[in-house]
Amino acid sequence: MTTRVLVAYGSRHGSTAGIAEQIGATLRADGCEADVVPAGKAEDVADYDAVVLGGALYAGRWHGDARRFARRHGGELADRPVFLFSSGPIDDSATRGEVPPAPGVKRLAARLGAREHVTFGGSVTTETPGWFARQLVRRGHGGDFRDPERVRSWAHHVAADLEETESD
Ligand SMILES: Cc1cc2nc3c(=O)[nH]c(=O)nc-3n(C[C@H](O)[C@H](O)[C@H](O)COP(=O)(O)O)c2cc1C
Repeated sequence: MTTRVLVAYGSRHGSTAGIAEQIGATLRADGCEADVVPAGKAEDVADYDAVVLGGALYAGRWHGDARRFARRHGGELADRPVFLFSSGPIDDSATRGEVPPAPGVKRLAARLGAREHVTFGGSVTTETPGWFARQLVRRGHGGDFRDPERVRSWAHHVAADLEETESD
């Protein structure tokens, strides 16, 4: 039977949405059915065999939509395989090694019994609105630090893990 995966994400400026779309596309290429949905709009968790939940990091916390989704669906999430990702660092730290989850995300991962958490680099560019983003870019610290190869490789790994679960 095809594994149905919900990929839900909390994103303010779209870069985390881009990561979620890439995860969805990779899962589909690996034979899963994957729906990629903003966490604020995702409702029917019970329809899925597994969930990938991701949040953009703002001031050391996940975007509110991702946090609220986890709260709202805590029971259903605890009942199925859950994989978490954060997107944030505006440098290459997430490509060089494992960036541990923010404390709130770590607690959430424990509460949900998440199988994994991974941090991907984030993006702040001249297109990103807001004072903080403008300052960052002006000082030469902006950039798109998402790493498509790393995202793809993690999504392949999730698909393989789910396939193994299915065959148990
Ligand atoms: C105001 C602001 C605060 C941020 N705080 C953090 C943070 O605490 N930790 C982190 O790793 N990245 C932080 N970032 C970087 C964002 O997580 C990054 O830009 C991410 O790609 C945003 O995702 P989005 O485009 O989906 O909203 C911050 C960015 C902004 C603009």
